[in-house]
Amino acid sequence: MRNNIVFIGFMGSGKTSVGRLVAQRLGFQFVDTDAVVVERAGMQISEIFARHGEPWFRDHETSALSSLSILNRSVISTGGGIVLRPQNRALLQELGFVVWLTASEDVIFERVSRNKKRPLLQTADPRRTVHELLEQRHDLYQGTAQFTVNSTELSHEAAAEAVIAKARKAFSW
Ligand SMILES: Nc1ncnc2c1ncn2[C@@H]1O[C@H](COP(=O)(O)OP(=O)(O)O)[C@@H](O)[C@H]1O
Ligand SMILES: O=C(O)C1=C[C@@H](OP(=O)(O)O)[C@@H](O)[C@H](O)C1
Ligand SMILES: [Mg+2]
Repeated sequence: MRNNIVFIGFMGSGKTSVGRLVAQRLGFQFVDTDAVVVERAGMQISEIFARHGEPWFRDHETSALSSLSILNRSVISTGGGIVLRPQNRALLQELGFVVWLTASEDVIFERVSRNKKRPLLQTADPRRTVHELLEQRHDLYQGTAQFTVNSTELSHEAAAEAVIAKARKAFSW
């Protein structure tokens, strides 16, 4: 298995913040597919969705993910919808040890309500949207990941440590 840790999971599960922490603690490079798309597009995610729509974003997300296949000793965090495409799911598994970061629906909603940076949740009833998207995606996260960390009652640091402990075993570090 490639020496990378890959984070998947719903918006607000902590992929970006916990992923960065895991990378710092291991001395690994940190890459977030959203950041790659933003950098290449020269636009924030909300602007990409507003100007080009979700399919355009998804194409660029897949191309960002494909470009990471050269990485080693890296932590790769992804956007919550990356598991929607079968091609992406295969790429994720080839990249390394895939961790599904989860949290309860209430905690996810509280975390994503802190800002308006997630275009898919700018709906009339975002609480319901979270519920519906979670239902649609649950089995995809479960089927793609090798390990799950539920961060509902964990600090960033505790979630990072749980992932590192499991990765050490998986890689025999
Ligand atoms: N374990 C945690 N405890 C408390 N807050 C968290 C935790 N994980 C993430 N958060 C917070 O939730 C918000 C979303 O986290 P982020 O890392 O951007 O998630 P994602 O990349 O999965 O959407 C941020 O404000 C972050 O600080
Ligand atoms: O779940 C999704 O479809 C999305 C999640 C976001 O990333 P985070 O999961 O890091 O918020 C970002 O890729 C975009 O807004 C779409
Ligand atoms: Mg993120």
